[in-house]
Amino acid sequence: MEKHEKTNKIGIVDKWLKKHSVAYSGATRHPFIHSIRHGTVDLSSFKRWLGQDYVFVRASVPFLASVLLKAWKESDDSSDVEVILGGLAAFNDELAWFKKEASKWDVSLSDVVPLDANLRYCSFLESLMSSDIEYTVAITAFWASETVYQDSFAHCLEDNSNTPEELRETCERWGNDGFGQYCLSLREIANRSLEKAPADVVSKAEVVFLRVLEYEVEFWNMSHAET
Ligand SMILES: Cc1ncc(CN)c(N)n1
Repeated sequence: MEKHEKTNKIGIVDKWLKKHSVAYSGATRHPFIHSIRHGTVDLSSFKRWLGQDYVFVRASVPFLASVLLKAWKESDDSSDVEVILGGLAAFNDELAWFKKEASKWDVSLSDVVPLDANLRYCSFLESLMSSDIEYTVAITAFWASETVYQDSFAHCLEDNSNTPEELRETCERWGNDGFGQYCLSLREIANRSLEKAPADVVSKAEVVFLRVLEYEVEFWNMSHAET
């Protein structure tokens, strides 16, 4: 099958995006994202998000390494490993970027105390690292988490947005076209893997997709947390 045919085919995750559009919009059109897009964001909220996200991305590295291992063992397409390896390289760049951005905003990353919602999301990722979790389920979770960030920050870069100049670089990190293409590659991998999976694994992946959306909402909520 040609590559473009694969891209245009409506896959299982595309159906879920329709079926769960309210939950998906809740995660990608959160008030924190709206406040960036409208230029009304409270900078203390932004700084809180920045510190918390640094902790989260660090915790995502072993999770993604576990997905890489599962792809190596379970995937029938060797290009999956390359896409996931690209994701690990992106995490490496992200961590360097967080350090630079934190110093710009006077946020001390070594003093960040992970808040409960962050700890819960990190534990969830850790639970997905178990060898009992199928590659299909793990890659679906990873696709969902990357896509929420891509969609949210791309929204802040649309023509009619009023995103403050000093926050554009943050939005471009996840909202740029290259990251969008990478998310599409993850979507293709998830769709292909789900297509071949037994029904119970597909159901498990759908539940995990919805859990990711919930964790993402709670993560954004932390930006205006008092503690
Ligand atoms: C909470 C969260 N979710 C997703 C991403 C994108 N890697 C992130 N940096 N932080």
